[in-house]
Amino acid sequence: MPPTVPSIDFKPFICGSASDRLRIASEIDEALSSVGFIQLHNHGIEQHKVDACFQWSQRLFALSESEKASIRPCSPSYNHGYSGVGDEKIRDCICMKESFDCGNPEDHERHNCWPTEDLLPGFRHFTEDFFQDCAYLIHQLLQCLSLALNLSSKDSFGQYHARSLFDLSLIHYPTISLPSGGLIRNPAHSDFGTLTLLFQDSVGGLEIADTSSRSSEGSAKIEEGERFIHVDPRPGTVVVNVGYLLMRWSNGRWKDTVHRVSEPPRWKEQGLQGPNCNDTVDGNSVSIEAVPERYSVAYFSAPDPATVIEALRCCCENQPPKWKPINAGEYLRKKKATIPNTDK
Ligand SMILES: O=C(O)CCC(=O)C(=O)O
Ligand SMILES: [Fe+2]
Repeated sequence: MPPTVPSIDFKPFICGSASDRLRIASEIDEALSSVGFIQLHNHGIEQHKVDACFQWSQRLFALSESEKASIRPCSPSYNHGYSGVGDEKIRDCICMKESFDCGNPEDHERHNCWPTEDLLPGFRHFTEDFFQDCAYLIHQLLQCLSLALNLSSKDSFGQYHARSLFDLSLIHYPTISLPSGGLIRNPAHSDFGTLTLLFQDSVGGLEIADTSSRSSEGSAKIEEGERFIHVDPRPGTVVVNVGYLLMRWSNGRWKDTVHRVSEPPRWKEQGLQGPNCNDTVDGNSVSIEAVPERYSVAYFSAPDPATVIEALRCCCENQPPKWKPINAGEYLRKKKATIPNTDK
């Protein structure tokens, strides 16, 4: 049976008893160990703020090309600021998206590139605030994972994320009126860091690899002929998934499941069953409904740069460490330096 993404109510963890917290920690542990993805509801970030974030994103991407060019990264070594469609590649496949990325406003080492206040008054203030709301949720989830593994407060995951050097990414996939069937908006990859939060609009298209169809153990490798399962957008939820470093930290217990963004199911079905837009029927060319634009908001968390990621002892009881220790900062620097052409 292909897995479905478990839906988990986070409220009992936020404001429940000690036993409620333990129950949610064990549900999340189980879900990340099997699927690597969850859909979290009652996550604590107010819906009006999530809605506002999508509205700001629409306004940002509606700016003119020259206005958007004014917020391109201040220096090639920064990934913060605006990137256009095709700027980013994953294993030589272009990402059909434009995005705006920013880091922790309290980090004075990595600068953000903001549109001027004249261009988008209030955008910076809102986005900085939303960044902190997401950081708070990440820290709660890290507490939850620490509880699941019964880590002491000294060793808890939160200790290794004290600087919250996270990245917020507003993403826009423009509408496409090309033939349907096989459209990939964001090629298959797994994320780099600890946990990713993902808010998606109602269009759909996010898919995760069906790990039940895998021939090999370990989820990060992209296999040929991989089957993918659609993650239906559910209002009021945030998708949470495991990144590569957390997978290594947990000695493979939590899966950094491969995922991608394809065309939404309805368009995919048209492509499979219906005519191609180059086709003609009775001499007339066939028009296929354009794939609608899609917005998503991703939030990538990662450990502080000095952290050494070494399999936790409690995750090595049944099997020895599968990977050598690595330094989180060095790993992330290398990975980010390979963007725009990355093999995430
Ligand atoms: O846009 C999405 O739904 C997914 C984005 C994603 O997976 C990523 O940027 O790493
Ligand atoms: Fe991703």
